[in-house]
Amino acid sequence: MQAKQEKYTIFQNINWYLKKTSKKFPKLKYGLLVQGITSLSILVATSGVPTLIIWGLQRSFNFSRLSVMILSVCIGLGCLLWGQSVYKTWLQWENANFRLQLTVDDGMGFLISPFEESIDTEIQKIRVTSSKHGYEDDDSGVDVLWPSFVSLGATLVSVLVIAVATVVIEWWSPVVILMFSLISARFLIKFNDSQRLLKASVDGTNFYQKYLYQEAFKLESGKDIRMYSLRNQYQEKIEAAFRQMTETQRKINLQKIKSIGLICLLDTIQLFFMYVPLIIRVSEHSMSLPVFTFFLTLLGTLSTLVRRGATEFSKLIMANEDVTIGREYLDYVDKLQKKEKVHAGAERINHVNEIEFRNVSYHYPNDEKDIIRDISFTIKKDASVALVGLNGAGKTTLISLMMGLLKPTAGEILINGISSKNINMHEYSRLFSPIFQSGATFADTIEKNITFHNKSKFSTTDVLNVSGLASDVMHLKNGENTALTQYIDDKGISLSGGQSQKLMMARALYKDGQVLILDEPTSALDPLAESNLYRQYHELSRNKISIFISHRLASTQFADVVFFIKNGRLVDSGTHAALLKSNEEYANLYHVQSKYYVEGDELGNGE
Ligand SMILES: Nc1ncnc2c1ncn2[C@@H]1O[C@H](COP(=O)(O)OP(=O)(O)OP(=O)(O)O)[C@@H](O)[C@H]1O
Repeated sequence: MQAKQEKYTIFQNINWYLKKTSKKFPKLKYGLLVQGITSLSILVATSGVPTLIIWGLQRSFNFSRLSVMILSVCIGLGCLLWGQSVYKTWLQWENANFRLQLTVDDGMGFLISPFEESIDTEIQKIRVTSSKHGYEDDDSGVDVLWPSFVSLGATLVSVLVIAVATVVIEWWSPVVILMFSLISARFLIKFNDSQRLLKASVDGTNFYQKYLYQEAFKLESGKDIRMYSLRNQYQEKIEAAFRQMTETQRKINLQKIKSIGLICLLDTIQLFFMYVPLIIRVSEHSMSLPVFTFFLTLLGTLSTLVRRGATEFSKLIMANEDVTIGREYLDYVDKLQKKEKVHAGAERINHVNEIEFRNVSYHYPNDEKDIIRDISFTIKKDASVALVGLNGAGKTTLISLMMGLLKPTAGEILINGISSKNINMHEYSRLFSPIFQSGATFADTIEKNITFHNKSKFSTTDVLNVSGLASDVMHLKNGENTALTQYIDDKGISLSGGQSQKLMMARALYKDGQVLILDEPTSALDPLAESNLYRQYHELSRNKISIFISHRLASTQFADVVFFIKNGRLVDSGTHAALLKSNEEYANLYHVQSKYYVEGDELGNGE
C-alpha cells in the first residue's frame, strides 16, 4: 500500500467520482446541468416578480391582466421550486446509494486482499480512517463532494449573471458584496483547515473505539471479561475515548459559533455599504423606483447566493480533503481488483508433485524480526511430514507461508518447480485442505459449513463419518440442516471445542485438496476421537502430501519425516526413530512427554 497519501485536487476527485458513478449511477452526471438550468430559471422568475408588479403599477396596467400575469409567473416559479426540490432529493438519494456502494467495495477489499493485510494494523488503520472520512458518514466525504460541487457550480452561474446585470446599473454595490464575500470565503477556508486538523486528531481514538466494539466485545471475549473483572477497565477505556470525541466535537462547535459570529459581522458591514449609496440615489431621483426595486431584489439575491457559494465552497474543500483520505483505501481496492484480473491468467496447477522452500525467510508486517529464517526443504508427492517445535518456534507461520496466506520476505516457494508468485492465487488455495487450530464456524447450516456450496467427490455423510461427527449430527432434529450459532437463527446450535475440530476436519476432507494440512488437529479431541484420527491418518492422507503439526510427539511416528523447528530455523529432519537416536533435544522433548504416561501407568499398576 502507498506509504504517503496522494493529494488530489477538487477536479481530480470529481473526475474520479464521475468515473466511479458512470456504470451504476450514470444519471448523477447530469446534476450540474439540471441544477444550473433550474437555478437560473428560478433566479429570473424571483427577481422578475417584484419588478413586474412595480412596473405594472406605474403604468396603471389593467388590474385583472396584471394579476393573471403575476399569478402565471408565481405558478411557474412554484413549479420550478417544486421541481428543483424533487430533483435535489433524488440527487441526494442516488448519491447516498453510491456512498453505500463504496462501503460494499470497502468490504470487498477486505475479502480480496491478501491475508497478510488483515493482520497488518497499519492497513487496518488506513481502512478505518478512509471509511470514516470518505464514505461511512452521511455528512462528509463522498456524501458532500458532488452535491456541493453541483450546488456551487449552479450558484456561480447565477452569481455571474446577476453580477453582470447589476454592474450595468450600478457598479458599487455588487463590488462591495463580492469583496466581502471573498473575505468570508478566505476566512471559511482557514476555518476548514482547523476543523480538518481537529477531526484528524481523533482518528486514532476512532480506530481504538472501533476495536473496542468489534474485537474486544466479541462473544469469545465475554467469559474473560467477566471472570477477570475487566468491566471497569473497559468502561474507563470507552469513557476516555468518548470524552476525547466529545471534547473535539465541543471544540469544533465552538469554532463554528465563532466563525458564524464573524461572518454575521462582515454581513452587517456589507449591508451598510451596499444599501446607503442606493438610498441616496433614489432620494436624489437619479434612480427610478422600478429600477431600484429590481436592483434591490437582485442585490439581495446576489448577497444570499454569494454567501451560499462561499459555504458550498468551504464544504467542497472539506469534502475534497475527506474524499482524498477515503481514496487511500478505495484506490488500493481498485488496484487489488486489477491485480486479481491480471492474476487470473497466471499459471495453474492441477497436481502437486513437489513443494520446495528455497531459502525462505519471513517477518510479519510492522515487525522487522525474522520469524522464519532461511529455511530450505523439498517435500515430494505422497509424503507425510510432521512439524515439531516449541511454542512460538514458527510452525504455524511456516504452514501459512506454504498455503500462500503469507508471502516470503526473502527466498521462494515453488510448487512443481514453479514459483508461487507465478501461480494463480485462487487456484493455489484450492490445492490445500487445512484444518486450522481454531477454524471459523459461519452462521449457516452444518452442511453449508462443510461444502460452502462447492462440489466434491465426497458426500457430506462420508466426511461426517470419517471425522467422527456423524453420530452427533444424527441426533439433531434437522440433521445436517441444523444452523450453527444463534446469530441468524435462534434455533441454531453451538458446537463444543472437539465438535468444532471435527467439523473443520470434515470441511477439509470434503474440499479434498492435494495437500492436507493439520495444525494441532487433536488438541480438543477426546482420546477416542484422537485414536480414531490416528487410525485413519494413512487413509486420509493417501495420494496427498500431508503436513501435521502436533505437540504430542508420539503422533510423529505416523509421519514419513519429522521437521524439527527451532527459533524459525529447520534444525533437523528425519524419521521419528532416527531423530530419537541422533537429536538429543528432540529425544529430550519426547521423553519429557512420554514420562508422564509411563509414570502414570506405573502409578496405576501399583495401586
Ligand atoms: N500476526 C503476527 N504478527 C506478529 N508476530 C506474530 C504474528 N503471529 C505470530 N507471530 C509471532 O511469530 C512467532 C511464531 O508464531 P507461530 O504461531 O508460527 O508459532 P508456532 O510454532 O505455531 O507456536 P505454537 O506451537 O504455540 O502454536 C511467535 O513469536 C509469534 O509471536
